[in-house]
Amino acid sequence: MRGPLQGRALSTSTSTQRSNNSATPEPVPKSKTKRRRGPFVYSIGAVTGLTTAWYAFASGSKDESLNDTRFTAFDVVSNEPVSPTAFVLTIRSRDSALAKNSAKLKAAWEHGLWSVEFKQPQLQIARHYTPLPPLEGEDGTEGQLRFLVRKMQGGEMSNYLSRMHVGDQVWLRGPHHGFDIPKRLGDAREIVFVAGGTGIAPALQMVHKMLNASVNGAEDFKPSIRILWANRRSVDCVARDEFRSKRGENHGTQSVFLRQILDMKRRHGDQFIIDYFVDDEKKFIGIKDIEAALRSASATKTTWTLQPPNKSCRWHSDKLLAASMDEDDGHTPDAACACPQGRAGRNIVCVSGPDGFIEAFAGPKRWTGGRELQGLVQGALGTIKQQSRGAVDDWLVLKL
Ligand SMILES: Cc1cc2nc3c(=O)[nH]c(=O)nc-3n(C[C@H](O)[C@H](O)[C@H](O)COP(=O)(O)OP(=O)(O)OC[C@H]3O[C@@H](n4cnc5c(N)ncnc54)[C@H](O)[C@@H]3O)c2cc1C
Repeated sequence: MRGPLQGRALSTSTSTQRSNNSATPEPVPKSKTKRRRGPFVYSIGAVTGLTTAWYAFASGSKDESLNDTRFTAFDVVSNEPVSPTAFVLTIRSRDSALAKNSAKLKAAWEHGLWSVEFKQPQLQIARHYTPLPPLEGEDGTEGQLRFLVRKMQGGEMSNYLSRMHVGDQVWLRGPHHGFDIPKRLGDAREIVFVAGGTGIAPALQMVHKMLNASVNGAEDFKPSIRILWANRRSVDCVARDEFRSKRGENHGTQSVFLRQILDMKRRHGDQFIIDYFVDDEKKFIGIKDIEAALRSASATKTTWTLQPPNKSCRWHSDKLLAASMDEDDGHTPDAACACPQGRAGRNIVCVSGPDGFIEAFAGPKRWTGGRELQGLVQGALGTIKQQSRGAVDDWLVLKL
């Protein structure tokens, strides 16, 4: 079921996972594949023929590093349960590609939001997954990647990944850079995430990018990041008990994912807040919760007033955002801000999670000419924008 309005509350229950998946036979170049919603089946015969042809062609290639046209091999380092339905899969680059991969991963972490595709070789399908940030003490260039994966009932890729053991081989394509959050934030200071399930992964990427001085520069430039995190079951609310009881020092028995959230909280304090919502406990994210998050964020005032966004600004116009897709930001990294001179930028609300979740909170994305565009802001955030009479005009809504 999609996540409809339940009174003024929204359920996180959805039938499909996050959008933009591609079911892609190996030889199809990235530029020719559509990022698809939901499952898609290819003729196995056609796929086998094409795959054979591709391998014959590709066997001459020596570059085995991560790239966005061809799948490359990584080795599974660990597969650790986080809850009955979620696990953290850790993989590592092959030594032969380590130097090149390290440089590519460094660039991806510097960009901020990014994902890769995994391939299921028997079925020739591919799905996007979002790398969790490096742990404390790592700089992200060790060639290791970690993913929080939810095992979907009947889900082809997530169940395939859940069966991976140490030493197994997986195939990756990417990295795919998403929205350029620092550019879009500009001189604004607040980021709110409305995240469903594994949709917390991009939020943690933002914590890594925006709150780590070593990644982002000056201390006084750090924004606040508040995450409204919805899960179906209380067992998936990682770190909630620890935050409530202020426990969290016994790292020995904690999952790597729990440890990561606790470390982030310890390092970033009130600049990193998670509010938990659980279907099981009938605690859904409602319009009032989002309004409260936006209000409390706006209350931590900056000493400057933001200029109103120019309608033709590449980074800050709502209209131009509605007609673009997340990967576009990486194509024009040097485009100038066209807002009036002075302090310019927009606070940011990101909605990340399954399709139905995004639709309920921010409205559907829109397919046009093979591109999945952001579309207008609708759903709960559309209602808030309509009712607020300008009070949330400095917030830009991104659908991840
Ligand atoms: C940018 C991006 C990043 C993502 N990051 C992550 C991440 O970090 N972690 C994560 O876990 N997920 C992530 N996802 C979602 C992920 O890509 C997959 O969609 C998810 O793992 C489910 O894939 P699957 O192959 O297991 O399920 P699928 O086989 O695609 O099935 C999905 C659901 O649909 C149902 N279904 C299957 N076939 C049908 C059918 N014919 N008709 C109706 N329903 C059907 C299944 O039972 C299942 O519940 C991300 C998605 C995107 C777009």
